[in-house]
Amino acid sequence: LSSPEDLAEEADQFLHECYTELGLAAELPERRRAVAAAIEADGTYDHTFAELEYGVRVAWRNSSRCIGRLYWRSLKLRDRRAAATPVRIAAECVSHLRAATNGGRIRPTITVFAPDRPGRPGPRIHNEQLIRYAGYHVEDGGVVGDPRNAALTDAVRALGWYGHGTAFDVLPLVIEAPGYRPYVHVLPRDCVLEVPLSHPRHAWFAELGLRWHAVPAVSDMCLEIGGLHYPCAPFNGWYMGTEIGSRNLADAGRYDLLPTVAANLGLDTGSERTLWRDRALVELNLAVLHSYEQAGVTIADHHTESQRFLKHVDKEERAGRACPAEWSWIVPPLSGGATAVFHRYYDEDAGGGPNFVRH
Ligand code: HEM
Ligand SMILES: N=C(Nc1cccc(CNC[C@@H]2CCCN2)c1)c1cccs1
Repeated sequence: LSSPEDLAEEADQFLHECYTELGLAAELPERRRAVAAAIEADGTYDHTFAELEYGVRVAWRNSSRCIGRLYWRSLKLRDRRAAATPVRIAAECVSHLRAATNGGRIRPTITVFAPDRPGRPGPRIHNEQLIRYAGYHVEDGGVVGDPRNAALTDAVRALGWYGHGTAFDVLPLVIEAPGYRPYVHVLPRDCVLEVPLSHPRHAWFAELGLRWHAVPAVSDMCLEIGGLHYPCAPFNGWYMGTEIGSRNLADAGRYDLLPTVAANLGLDTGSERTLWRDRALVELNLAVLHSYEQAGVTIADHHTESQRFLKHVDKEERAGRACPAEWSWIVPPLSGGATAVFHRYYDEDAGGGPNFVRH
């Protein structure tokens, strides 16, 4: 929560940018007075739907680590600021997943719940994404499933949740709202679309029994607009294949599958110089792209997404805006130098305004 002085300043700055960019400057003087009066009286104010819709789209546009920003104008807002109980919030997260999944034709969507108010923080979702796989500690010290989610898995088991013990058990949502105990909500299977992974040329790949979920939906970031903080604002896009093929399934601290894929490819893993890791990565990424396409689920390859991003940078400059970007996040984690985004610098600083901030 911003201090009253900062809030008034940030609110005023936001209103000016919002009404100017939307061509509603005539309404600005009256709106500024009303917001200043609300902050004076209550220490806070309410965004109109139009202000919130503009705010979430610009927050995406300002996300300097995001390669997918070309379509920032098409973000769909689900305004659920009135949903204040964990049960209602859980139900809205389920309907968010259904609406965003859209049978595989994924729609970039954000659901905004109540903001922090003086003396009453907004609700929070403890999961880093709406869909995450459990990570179970096992005797030999290893983890079955996604080690990244082992702590959350321990926490929900302590709250009485049971999983099947497989490597791809979908975790329940853990929702915290002021005045309520943490609420554990199991996601209905029909709102979690998954893709079984196979390879276009290697039949053994399907036998590995790998899968991943269709929709990436980040739920652990705080949306900041005009001095208001929305701590619960889950948003989804579609995956870029490298996120799954080069990080989630490949990282040593995640599913660590490069040795398995390399062995099945018959590669010599005895020396780094055989580039067995690199060859395993390409086949794993190829399997991901192939499987999502087979399943009719939207996914982006890192070459196409890089080209789209550079088109976005160009459009922003022609609109008279600097596009903030962090090279180390924008350049994909596979074949960086072979993608268009590698071969240039970026301006890292987002000049204030709406943004997503990690808690
Ligand atoms: C539509 C397709 C989209 C694609 C392909 C895409 C792609 C990506 C990728 C690959 C990353 C880096 C993630 C990582 O390495 O962990 C990223 C980061 C990010 N994206 Fe996008 N994105 C898309 C849509 C969106 C939308 C709709 C929003 C919000 C409304 C968004 C907000 C962000 C933010 C805030 C980050 C930085 C996350 C952090 O700091 O941890 N993106 N995006
Ligand atoms: N494609 C996506 N990927 C994405 C975007 C933002 C954040 C994340 C999760 N980042 C956390 C991971 C885990 C380690 C390093 N990055 C994924 C999207 C998620 C939500 C909208 S688009």
